[in-house]
Amino acid sequence: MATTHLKPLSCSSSACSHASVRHERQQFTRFIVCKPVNSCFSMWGSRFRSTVQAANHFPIKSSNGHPLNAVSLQDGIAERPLGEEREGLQHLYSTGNAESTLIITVVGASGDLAKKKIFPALFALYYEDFLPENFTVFGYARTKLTDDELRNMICGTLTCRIDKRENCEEKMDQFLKRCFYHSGQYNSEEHFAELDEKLKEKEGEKLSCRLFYLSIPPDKFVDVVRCASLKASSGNGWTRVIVEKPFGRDSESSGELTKCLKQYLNEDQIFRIDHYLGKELVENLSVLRFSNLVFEPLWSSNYIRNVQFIFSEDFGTEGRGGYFDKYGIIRDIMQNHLLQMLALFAMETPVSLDAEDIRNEKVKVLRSMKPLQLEDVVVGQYKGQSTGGKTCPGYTDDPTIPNDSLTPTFAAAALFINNARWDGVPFLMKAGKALHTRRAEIRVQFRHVPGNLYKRNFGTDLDKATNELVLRVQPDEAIYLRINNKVPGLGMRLDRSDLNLLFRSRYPKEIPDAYERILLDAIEGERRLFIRSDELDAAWALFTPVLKELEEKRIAPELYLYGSRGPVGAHYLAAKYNVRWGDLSGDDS
Ligand SMILES: NC(=O)C1=CN([C@@H]2O[C@H](COP(=O)(O)OP(=O)(O)OC[C@H]3O[C@@H](n4cnc5c(N)ncnc54)[C@H](OP(=O)(O)O)[C@@H]3O)[C@@H](O)[C@H]2O)C=CC1
Ligand SMILES: O=C1O[C@H](COP(=O)(O)O)[C@@H](O)[C@H](O)[C@H]1O
Repeated sequence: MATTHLKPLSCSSSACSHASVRHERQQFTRFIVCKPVNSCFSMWGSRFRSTVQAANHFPIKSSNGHPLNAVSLQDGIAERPLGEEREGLQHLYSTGNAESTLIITVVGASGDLAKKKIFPALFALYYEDFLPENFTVFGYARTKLTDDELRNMICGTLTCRIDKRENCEEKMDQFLKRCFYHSGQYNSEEHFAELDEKLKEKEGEKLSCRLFYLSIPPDKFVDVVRCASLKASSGNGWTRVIVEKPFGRDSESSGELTKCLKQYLNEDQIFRIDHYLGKELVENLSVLRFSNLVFEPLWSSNYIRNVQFIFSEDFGTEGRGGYFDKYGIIRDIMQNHLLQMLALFAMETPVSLDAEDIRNEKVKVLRSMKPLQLEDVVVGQYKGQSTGGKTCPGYTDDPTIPNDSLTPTFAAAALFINNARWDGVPFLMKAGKALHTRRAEIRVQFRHVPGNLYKRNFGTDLDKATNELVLRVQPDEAIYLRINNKVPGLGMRLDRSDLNLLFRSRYPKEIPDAYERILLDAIEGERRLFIRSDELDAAWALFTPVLKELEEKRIAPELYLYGSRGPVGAHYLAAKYNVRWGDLSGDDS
């Protein structure tokens, strides 16, 4: 389709508000706030004002760049968990501008992700007063449902995070009243025009801000974007589209998808989601690096021996086999979630916390990497296992998966960054389904202490004396540093102990789900946690050659038992680079 079909997706007032918002954000640090603009964004005006009152506080930006949890070091607020600060400002969110509306349309509302993640996240945001006064949710899918049927369908999962909280039922009723449904085909302009009528009814004369969340199979993305853009975009506010992964299968298909989407949308309207970027510990990575003097000086090949990015799930592809078989674990987890963590871990210091500055640095580091080589990859696939009367099916036992499928459900890889900071440091990745545990973490293994005076206390195994920094993304979020320590007593015995920041003990508040943060950012137009197209190209460039080779050469995955620690090949790969997987070291497995 030609670009002439493009609707005025951002009106001038919204474009102007956008600039103003960014301006305001930058001004925050100086506690100068511009006048709120008359747009969808002005609903946040009161929150901006609150920051002025927080003079003498230095603002800590949330994922959306706002100093929500302004903290004073003078008055000791910093001693309190930051979450309390954020909560303290909640009432300011609900005083939205009555002249603007926000409608979130979940396309694919009948699906697994919508039920499991999107509606619960929206409800949590609503419960916490993060959504503006005039907001509405629409479900859109082919399945025929009434509004009430949609409400019944989602109410079962809404409670997941906050069911034990005060007023949960009452809030849920209020939330459900704002949920509506429209049934339609994904490629029907007519059906999207009908949706548009319903959206307009809700919006009345108010400024309209529309967010479409594409929670559908990827081959439907372009149809939906075409129809929504032509028939259901906002006439006077903004229109944004959240696109779920997978963004293609390789460089070529990803490039093609971006090209097609850009026929109807500007890059600024496309929010490519990687929900790992919304996870608390991943968000914390930059804080750890850039606001603690003790870490940044160590952050290079001078002190770091290797870095490991580990993802494991203790369940298989049950229920999602059809999707998974077309993609496999490298595309499902490594090329996106693990690589995103790697980029944040290894990037140079950005000029600022602005989305573009951060994404520029991420792209640079990705482009400094060498494409993954076949000899640096190990692939595996789980097979069935019966123990103690329990049977766990193998990957190919799923009727939706061909018996001779070679799709990897496990992979380990060694990647390298060819720049001055990281030259020669192996960045190891490991991702697998149906393993012995559910875990996601980053492990940083430091070099040995030169001329270690206590060397003899460790015997020949110097690896045991290696300092290791672990960022456990899930479960049980934690940051801990393995150090060598003297066991108290008259003798000189050393052991390895952890300086442990266990989030659950330090911050007894529930951690929001990644989808909440991501949705809130998309609503606020904050792009920091979304993948820019050049970033996506750089990510695919690293994996596409090896993915092609694996498929063309029909490389057979090493089989491993459901519930095991994965293929032994992963150990050989690590050993090739003098590395031991930290998660299997014995202390931690
Ligand atoms: N589920 C998860 O945990 C995750 C999912 N994702 C991604 O999110 C998106 C949605 O995932 P999920 O909810 O699991 O997907 P589903 O398979 O549940 O599909 C979502 C909806 O899309 C419609 N749909 C499904 N298959 C087809 C088809 N062949 N043709 C047309 N419409 C179809 C169905 O709605 P109807 O028939 O009513 O139109 C379905 O309810 C996908 O892109 C997925 O890759 C990403 C990360 C995790
Ligand atoms: O994107 C995906 O992520 C999930 C794992 O997400 P988590 O937040 O539960 O760790 C994974 O199960 C799925 O295969 C993949 O598509």
